[in-house]
Amino acid sequence: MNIQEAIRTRRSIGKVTQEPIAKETIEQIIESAVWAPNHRLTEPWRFFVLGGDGRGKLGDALARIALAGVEDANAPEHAEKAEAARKKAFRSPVVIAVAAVPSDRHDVIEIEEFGAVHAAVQNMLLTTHALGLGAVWRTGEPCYHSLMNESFGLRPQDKMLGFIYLGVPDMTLPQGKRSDAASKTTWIDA
Ligand SMILES: Cc1cc2nc3c(=O)[nH]c(=O)nc-3n(C[C@H](O)[C@H](O)[C@H](O)COP(=O)(O)O)c2cc1C
Repeated sequence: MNIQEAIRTRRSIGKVTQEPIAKETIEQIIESAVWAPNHRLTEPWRFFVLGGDGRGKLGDALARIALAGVEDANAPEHAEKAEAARKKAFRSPVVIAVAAVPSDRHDVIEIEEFGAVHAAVQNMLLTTHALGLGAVWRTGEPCYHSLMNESFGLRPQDKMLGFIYLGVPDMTLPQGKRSDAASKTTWIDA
């Protein structure tokens, strides 16, 4: 698959089977991430590969966050809410959590650190697709919650930037939908 085809045909695949994914395949996907452009070469990406029971680490974090701020976390109705949140982490056989740990070097601009990691995620999605697998980049409010940082040993200034749920697709490829690039483009020639 050439690069143009990969870019055009990649879609978010939210439903995958529980068929295990080979370690080498996951390593190949992460290897593609670290070749993203990165100003000052700070390498601000960190990857947490969650498989099997390891997905419980994310599940527990989602459950804790679902109950954050709740008065009586042990009430039965909250137990259901927590379990529903926990189960989300098990929607694919492997989840790669991708975090940005911005450099505190004085010559580094913080937003560029997040930009580099976002670019790394796109590399991962394209590689996953080119390998014939499916993935979706999931975030939501819990992703950016301080308890998520705490669960993964991240500093307050770090950010979890997404969870890549990947596996063998268990759905037909959705139709891609985008406006014409020309409608978003201004040509300035003089
Ligand atoms: C930063 C970011 C966060 C996203 N978070 C979610 C998410 O939480 N849940 C989800 O189903 N999709 C999420 N997506 C995927 C988008 O919904 C998806 O890319 C969009 O619907 C376009 O579909 P496509 O990827 O198939 O082209 C996210 C995408 C980005 C870039």
